[in-house]
Amino acid sequence: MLRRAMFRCGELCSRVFAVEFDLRAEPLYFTLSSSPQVLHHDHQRLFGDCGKLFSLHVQSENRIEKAQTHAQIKHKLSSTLSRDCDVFEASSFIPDDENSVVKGFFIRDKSTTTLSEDLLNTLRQSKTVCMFSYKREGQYCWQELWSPVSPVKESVRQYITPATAAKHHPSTLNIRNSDVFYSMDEAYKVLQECTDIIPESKAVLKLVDEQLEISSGDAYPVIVIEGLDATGKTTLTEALRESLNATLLKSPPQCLTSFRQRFDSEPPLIRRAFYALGNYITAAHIGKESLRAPVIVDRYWHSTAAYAIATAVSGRVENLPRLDSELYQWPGDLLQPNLVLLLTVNPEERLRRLRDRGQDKTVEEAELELNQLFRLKVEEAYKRIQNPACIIVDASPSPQEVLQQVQRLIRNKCHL
Ligand SMILES: Nc1ncnc2c1ncn2[C@@H]1O[C@H](COP(=O)(O)OP(=O)(O)OP(=O)(O)O)[C@@H](O)[C@H]1O
Ligand SMILES: Nc1ccn([C@H]2C[C@H](O)[C@@H](COP(=O)(O)O)O2)c(=O)n1
Repeated sequence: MLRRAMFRCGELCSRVFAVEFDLRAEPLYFTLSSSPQVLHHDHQRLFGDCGKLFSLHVQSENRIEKAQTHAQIKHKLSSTLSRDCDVFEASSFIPDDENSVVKGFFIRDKSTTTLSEDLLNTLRQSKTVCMFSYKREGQYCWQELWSPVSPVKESVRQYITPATAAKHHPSTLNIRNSDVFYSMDEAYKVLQECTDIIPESKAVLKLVDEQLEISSGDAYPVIVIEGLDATGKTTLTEALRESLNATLLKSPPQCLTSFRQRFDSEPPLIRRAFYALGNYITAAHIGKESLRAPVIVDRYWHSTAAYAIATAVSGRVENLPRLDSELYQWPGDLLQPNLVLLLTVNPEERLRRLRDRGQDKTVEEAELELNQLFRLKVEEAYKRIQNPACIIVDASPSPQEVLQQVQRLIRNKCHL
């Protein structure tokens, strides 16, 4: 059951706040207390600096509304605030308590304008947004509910109290059924909940309903090819189709192509549910086709889970769910392939292939730094997925050599 992630009356003091102040380091953790506490050096860097400090958190019992409001606020903050404003991802959570995370943002405004207050004032109209401001006095800093007009009473001051790192990074606590789905029903429910705001959801659910999975007993082998973009999946899967006389399938399947752009523009909850359902449609196709010939699949559940986890988890690779986490387990109701191969190439070679394909250089280079963190997390998440785990293939050699290497693996593992 989903626990309500809300700031209930009196609950603030049992919560930990985390601010992603520097994505390459641990978040800054703090709790609240009614007595003044001296700030640590790291906390001084955030709270002791000049500027106005605010945080805002999105809370609603309606998860679709919560996800959309969070995405809209993120967009507004990045498009409205000036360069003198730093915006950090922030969250509040109860340590190790699944689904306790309330996501939000921390704003440090060093400008002399009232732009951030004006924006907060607009956002305040939404009853799903809860705002705090931070005030300093010597070595102390306190948090209070933010209001642009009414003076805040001393008694509601909650002093910032440095806290130690949590055992599980907060961004891992809400992954189940928000970013990664472990049954078709859970993903299906998300799209059912958004049929009013996204009419295309109905058409997608209809396509899911029309699929009837056929059991793959006595079937030909099913081989999935996974990897980051430009690692050579298309090149290899097409060569395998030829050489093995196989059927080539993709996830998401072709019948979802026209909906993809629409769902890609939605927040992770909705977007990931869409891709999860795509896997179940592909599974039904695999069930049918594997009765006739070997099946090669270009991306499947490994991609869905690895990208979702890597996007949900902020910052460093160390923040990923632990190796033994249940989050890496294959869904019990999804057809399992016989073999999953993960194509890997070094970052320089991948970049060369992207460039040869004509991706815009400036955008690509500007994003390189951020992409590097993301790429590492996707690859690591791929490698941690279990039942079935993937076998890593070095895809740096020529297409012909990669094909031969993979053919050998298929012969050994699937006796084809
Ligand atoms: N083994 C290889 N050596 C050199 N270049 C390759 C190799 N395999 C593929 N390429 C080239 O790299 C580029 C990306 O390959 P491809 O489209 O097969 O990757 P992909 O993984 O399917 O990418 P995406 O997921 O983005 O669709 C293409 O220009 C392709 O010709
Ligand atoms: N089975 C799948 C396939 C794709 N995705 C998502 C993950 C990435 O965001 C993107 C990559 O697809 P590509 O651009 O290579 O077509 O699509 C997924 O979640 N599950």
